[in-house]
Amino acid sequence: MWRRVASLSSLVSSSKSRILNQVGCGLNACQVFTTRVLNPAEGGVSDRRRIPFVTFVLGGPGSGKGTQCTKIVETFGLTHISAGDLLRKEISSNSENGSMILNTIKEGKIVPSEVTVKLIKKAIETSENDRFLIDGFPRSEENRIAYERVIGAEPDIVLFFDCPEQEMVKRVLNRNQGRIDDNIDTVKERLKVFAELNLPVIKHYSKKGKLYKIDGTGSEDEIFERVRPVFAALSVR
Ligand SMILES: Nc1ncnc2c1ncn2[C@@H]1O[C@H](COP(=O)(O)OP(=O)(O)O)[C@@H](O)[C@H]1O
Ligand SMILES: Nc1ccn([C@H]2C[C@H](O)[C@@H](COP(=O)(O)OP(=O)(O)O)O2)c(=O)n1
Ligand SMILES: [Mg+2]
Repeated sequence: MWRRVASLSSLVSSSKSRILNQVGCGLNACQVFTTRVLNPAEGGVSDRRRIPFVTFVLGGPGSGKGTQCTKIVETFGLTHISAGDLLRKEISSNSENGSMILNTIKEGKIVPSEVTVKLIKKAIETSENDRFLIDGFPRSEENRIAYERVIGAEPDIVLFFDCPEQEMVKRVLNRNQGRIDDNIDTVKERLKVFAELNLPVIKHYSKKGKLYKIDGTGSEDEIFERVRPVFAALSVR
């Protein structure tokens, strides 16, 4: 789908340690985004359409992904794509996969990647923006591999909200959004699935130098002050 100029991912990842260590004096928008064009020589189109800047937002259930995404959107103008919200919309619109998705979510399991990646791809393609927060995805290596195959690119960066299990359970049980999966049995299963299937994805991106591990404890504002420098250094507004 999108092809990346060869130097781009190395530009972003090699800059990561600078971004972390020298917050506020890292890349500017120009450096990042003027390089992000399709390369006709590599089979891309010639209209210089930009490759999207993608941040995956990961963390266990209740770790604060959605809450922090809202703050990042307000401050830095990225578009929030929540995999869970897309799947819940499929349930409420009675789509052909609706009942399968509902049962999977109730059981605390992961919906097949084919379904989720298709929804994410559509959300990216129909957006006017070219900077995205993809929240709650990928939740497994299968998710990750399917995304990278279908979209043809890796994410630029990955945020991981690290939060103790006890705190995550407390938050989920107090979430009060009428979600079918916000109950003790489902959350226990979700924590198991997170450890078994999502932690390997987090490790993968850590090895690639793309991971920003954020302490997910404290108030929402305190956590956002840990997130802010990541995007401020990239000047992604
Ligand atoms: N730092 C925080 N301290 C206490 N409660 C929080 C905090 N961040 C989020 N919450 C609340 O915890 C619940 C889960 O947060 P949410 O952002 O939905 O997490 P996730 O998307 O990772 O499941 C929500 O009710 C939210 O309002
Ligand atoms: N990549 C994804 C994301 C969510 N799902 C399903 C399974 C998850 O338990 C539910 C809810 O996901 P959501 O990201 O909204 O959940 P939290 O915000 O972490 O509580 O959706 C999925 O199957 N695959
Ligand atoms: Mg969420």
